[in-house]
Amino acid sequence: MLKIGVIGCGAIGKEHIRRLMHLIPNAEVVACTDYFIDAAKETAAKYGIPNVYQTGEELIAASEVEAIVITSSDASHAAYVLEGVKAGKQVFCEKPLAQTAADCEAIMEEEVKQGRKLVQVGFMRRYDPGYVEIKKVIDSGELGEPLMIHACHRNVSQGEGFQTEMGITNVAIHELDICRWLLGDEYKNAQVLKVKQSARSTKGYDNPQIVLLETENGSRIDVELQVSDAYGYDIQCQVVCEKGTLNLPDPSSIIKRSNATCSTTLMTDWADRFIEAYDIELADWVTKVEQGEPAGPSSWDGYAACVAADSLNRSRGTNEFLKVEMIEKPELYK
Ligand SMILES: NC(=O)C1=CN([C@@H]2O[C@H](COP(=O)(O)OP(=O)(O)OC[C@H]3O[C@@H](n4cnc5c(N)ncnc54)[C@H](O)[C@@H]3O)[C@@H](O)[C@H]2O)C=CC1
Ligand SMILES: O=C1[C@@H](O)[C@H](O)[C@@H](O)[C@H](O)[C@H]1O
Repeated sequence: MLKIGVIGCGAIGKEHIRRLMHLIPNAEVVACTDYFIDAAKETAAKYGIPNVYQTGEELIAASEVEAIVITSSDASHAAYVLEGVKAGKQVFCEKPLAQTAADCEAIMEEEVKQGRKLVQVGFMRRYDPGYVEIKKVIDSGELGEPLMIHACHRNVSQGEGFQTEMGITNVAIHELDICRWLLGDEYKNAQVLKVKQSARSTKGYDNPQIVLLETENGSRIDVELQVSDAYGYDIQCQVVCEKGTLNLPDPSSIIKRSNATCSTTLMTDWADRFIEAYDIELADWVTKVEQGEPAGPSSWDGYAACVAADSLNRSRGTNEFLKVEMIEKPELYK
């Protein structure tokens, strides 16, 4: 039984606690904390979590906590991950791993010093059956070389304080990870474009944006990013190969025929759209950690996405493709 402490009892923190407590037989949440301590206390009461800590640092140091799940806000991830790794504990960190390449590098340095993988990043799409199937076909070579990916990431809304740059670091970060995973390739150049703006987007951030990427092997990627005011939560991905194309399936929905109309329902948020992926992801993390070390997206993957995100944000308004420059991959991640 893996004894877990959770930092951050907000939307996804509670979702992950529910699955760790009720769906994953070899996991138990033994401690939680939140910046708003009442959120932690309420969550602990609801799920029967025995220990509530005032701070993340106290939770990381607690002797009953064997592994840590970080589901606090983006800006707080890097420091908690580093602290967890220094304590020699396994860490599952929701995306993004960090906000800067330097912070990711510090995490990798510490992991390398410890001599084993201690971090998994919450890029759950790698566990989504649709993306998994696409990767299988690409890797089989049946359709020849992948040439392009056309993707869309459309959200209904964002919370207070959302900014243009977060469209990349918080939202498109999923595409930055999944595209390099699907292609088995690294990024060479990146550019973000501000295109015709939606008249419904009046909250001070760019919407939509278009992300353009080129990989080392010459594949091209375009991602349409609508972070707000779309009609639903709609994630699309089409991989164009030499001998055919592969499309991510929409989640299944009943087909309703009524009033001379035929319709299906779209989902409105990530929690429902990727529910199966999150379930598989956390179950896999717990099992692999119990066996020795995690097998999912590593600190290196968190770093690669972070570097690409940084190039994209720096390219805004320059009209230029910027280089995506990474350090040499440490042996631990090869
Ligand atoms: N993989 C995925 O699809 C998703 C990932 N996420 C990621 O999960 C994280 C949490 O997102 P949500 O749950 O949607 O946000 P949220 O705002 O609902 O919850 C965040 C919680 O963390 C707490 N918190 C903030 N700073 C803290 C700190 N320094 N120490 C302890 N607690 C702190 C807040 O009080 C809040 O309760 C974000 O990093 C987000 O990017 C969120 C949704 C989906
Ligand atoms: O990670 C997530 C959220 O944090 C983010 O805000 C959403 O745009 C993403 O679709 C979701 O998967």
